[in-house]
Amino acid sequence: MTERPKVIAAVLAGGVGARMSSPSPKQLLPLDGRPIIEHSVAAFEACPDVDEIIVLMVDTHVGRVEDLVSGAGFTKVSRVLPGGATRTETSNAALEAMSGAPDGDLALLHDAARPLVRPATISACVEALGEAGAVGVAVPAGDTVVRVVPGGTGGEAVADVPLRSELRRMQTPQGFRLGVVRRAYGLAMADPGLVATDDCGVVLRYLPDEEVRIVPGDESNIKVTNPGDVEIAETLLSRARTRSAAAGTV
Ligand SMILES: Nc1ccn([C@@H]2O[C@H](COP(=O)(O)OP(=O)(O)OP(=O)(O)O)[C@@H](O)[C@H]2O)c(=O)n1
Ligand SMILES: C[C@](O)(CO)[C@H](O)COP(=O)(O)O
Repeated sequence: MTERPKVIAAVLAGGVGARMSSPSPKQLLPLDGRPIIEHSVAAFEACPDVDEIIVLMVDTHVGRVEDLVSGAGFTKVSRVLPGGATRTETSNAALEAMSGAPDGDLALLHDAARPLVRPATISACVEALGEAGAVGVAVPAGDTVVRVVPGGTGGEAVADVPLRSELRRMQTPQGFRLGVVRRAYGLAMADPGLVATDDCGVVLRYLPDEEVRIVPGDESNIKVTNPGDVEIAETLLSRARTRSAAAGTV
């Protein structure tokens, strides 16, 4: 019998939350009485497909998160490590922290700022990695999305309107066979022109022959980014609870 690959999740919490303008990193803000990051880690702790969790936190708050992890009784969290200066550097630090794992193991990279991720979505990523080397959770674009260029009066003008039916909004988790994402990040980190806003994009750019598979996400898996998003997350959380209670799953 072949052993199943180990699944290691990294919760990326190295950001300071500049757009949120809060005095502490936004992943420490309370959501339903618990820090946002605790919800994110709890989803991976609850997912039966995840074996180990590594948390990458802003270096000044590593100790705070270590306390939070022991207080919450998370048993899968092996380490809380400092993140990098950018999200991409934090992802790279997560991959370095997995350096002892073989190429066939699986890595899941998740924004700590997406506290409403469901364990079922995490499992769907793991399942898709049985067929593809890279997978990302995404939802259809609801609005028309346009590409812009500088406009006449210092503003912007529409350059083109990509076909909306072909557009998706990427979320996290994004999952990878370790050998694939290691190769992609090896090339990316050596590229002085590196620009990346997500990890699937890094694989697509540096390993263009690698299929990056889409796993359907859900609209409630929002990224807490701007002031007001915590209130939206509270509403979505309470709606999900009401639904689960009505379905008898809570
Ligand atoms: N150096 C960084 C920057 C971001 N992130 C993480 O990547 C996720 C998505 O990033 P974003 O929403 O941009 O978070 P911040 O960088 O904190 O926000 P801002 O850009 O407003 O400063 C978050 O969980 C954030 O903590 C990270 O691990 N390391
Ligand atoms: C990875 C991501 O959440 C996919 O939508 C997003 O690109 C992160 O962007 P941010 O500027 O670091 O929030």
